[in-house]
Amino acid sequence: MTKAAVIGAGIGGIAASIRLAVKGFDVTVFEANETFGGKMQEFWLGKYRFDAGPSLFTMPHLVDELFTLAGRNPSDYFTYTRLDPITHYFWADGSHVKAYANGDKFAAEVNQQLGVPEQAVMDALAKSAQLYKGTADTFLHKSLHRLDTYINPDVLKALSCLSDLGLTTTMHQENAKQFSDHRFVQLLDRFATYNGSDPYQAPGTLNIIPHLEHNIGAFYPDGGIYAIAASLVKLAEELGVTFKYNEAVKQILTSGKSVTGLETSQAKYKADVVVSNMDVVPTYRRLLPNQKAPEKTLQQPRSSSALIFYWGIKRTFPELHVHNIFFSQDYKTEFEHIFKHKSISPDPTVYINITSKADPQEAPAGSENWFVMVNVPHNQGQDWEQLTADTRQAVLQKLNKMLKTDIAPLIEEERVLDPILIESKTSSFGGALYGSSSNNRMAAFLRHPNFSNKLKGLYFCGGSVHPGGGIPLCLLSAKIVGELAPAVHHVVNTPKHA
Ligand SMILES: Cc1cc2nc3c(=O)[nH]c(=O)nc-3n(C[C@H](O)[C@H](O)[C@H](O)COP(=O)(O)OP(=O)(O)OC[C@H]3O[C@@H](n4cnc5c(N)ncnc54)[C@H](O)[C@@H]3O)c2cc1C
Repeated sequence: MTKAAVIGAGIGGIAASIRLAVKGFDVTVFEANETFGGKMQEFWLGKYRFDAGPSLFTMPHLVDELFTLAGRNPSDYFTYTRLDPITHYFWADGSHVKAYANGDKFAAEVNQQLGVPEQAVMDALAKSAQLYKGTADTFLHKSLHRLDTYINPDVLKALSCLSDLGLTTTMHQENAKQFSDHRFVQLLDRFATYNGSDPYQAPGTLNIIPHLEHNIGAFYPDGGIYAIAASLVKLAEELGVTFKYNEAVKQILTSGKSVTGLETSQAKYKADVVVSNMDVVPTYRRLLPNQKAPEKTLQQPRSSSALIFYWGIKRTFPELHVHNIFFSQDYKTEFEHIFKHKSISPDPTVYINITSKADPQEAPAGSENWFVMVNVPHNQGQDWEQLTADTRQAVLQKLNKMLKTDIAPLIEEERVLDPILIESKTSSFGGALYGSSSNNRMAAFLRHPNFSNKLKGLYFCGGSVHPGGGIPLCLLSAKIVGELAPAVHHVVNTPKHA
């Protein structure tokens, strides 16, 4: 049987293993850690359950698609509920907005709370949908790095809205052009952080992101985000995929211009196809030391990382929901701290995810599991101990004021995750959450392709390569790999007497 080896059991690697198994490959996934999931881990602190990494789940059909592809009924493995409201937004001036799932209701709320005309909100959501529909087939669903992508009717669709693509303006410029209320602009600008970018630098094209959350929806998986990885590993194993844990890959083996397999901490394995779900920078630096690395691609600026405080809070806050945002007062300065000064603003925007709002069993009665996150630069040798201590203080001060409660005495469990830990746990270069940032208009084209144009049989998936980071894009990267990988021709044993 034709063998495929996948390096890493992050969500992209798991999805790629399923697609290759369905295609007929004999697939083995090698994972350095003791379990699957990569950034998508879960843990308990006392009686509080936490998803360690991703918290927002959009485009669930991309998960369902994997079960359907394998001839299974998705709901036998994985179920989820649409969130409504999606997010509670809070500003220092005391205003707040509930982002309802229904567009009309959301527009009415924005009008009531911020005075923004309802029709303008609806128009912004419609424009986001139009941008998505015009561009997704070209920019997200296919390799951007193959000629046949461009000889395709979908490209004509993308070209027809080229003037509206926002490639020459920033997200912020586009949003500020449409709205005068700085709070609503901030709400829309925030979507740049969904791929670790800066709205003051990222192209207006990224204004497709609100469509995913507001028009398609935000969802909570039963069992938490971790259930996505767990249910897909169950499927992969049923399809015959082998997972080898605690087995880090040390080198990708090659002969001439083809891959021949890989070498792990324990043995050498032959493979016709190798898929790296490891961050593309260490894939070249550590696993392919004798190959010429694509320096321009590897040196693209990294996306932001995260500083997270997981807090078990012994009280409930009825004014909070699953996703909550407490905005900074000066968004531009906050992003300058992250991307220019490589530091953290003393007044950071604070995101709190509380999954016990969706599933009360995830915290003790009368308590809540707070995942408190601040966007920070990737690790470039900063003093994280000091930055963490300062930021913890700033976050507490901000929440005390905006929630009119002294938070520190309510924290009965605590753990911290910083960029150094993210890097050491997953090999993501600098602990960046989404590979390279999208802080320039060519960023989409400068991401590493999903295949190697130097080594036959070598493919790439996951957040550091095309089309980008975040659960949906990692799943799409695996889909592209599945489509690019060669067809498997099995030798059919015909009965002797036939
Ligand atoms: C704090 C945080 C918050 C986030 N929030 C969101 C969110 O709300 N919504 C969203 O959609 N996304 C979010 N993301 C991003 C999302 O989690 C990632 O884009 C996605 O999970 C990355 O998946 P991946 O396939 O790239 O693999 P990764 O998760 O990066 O996993 C790679 C795997 O490869 C393994 N590996 C590395 N090197 C080797 C080797 N040499 N040999 C064997 N195995 C190796 C690693 O151990 C790891 O398990 C967040 C991420 C973090 C960290």
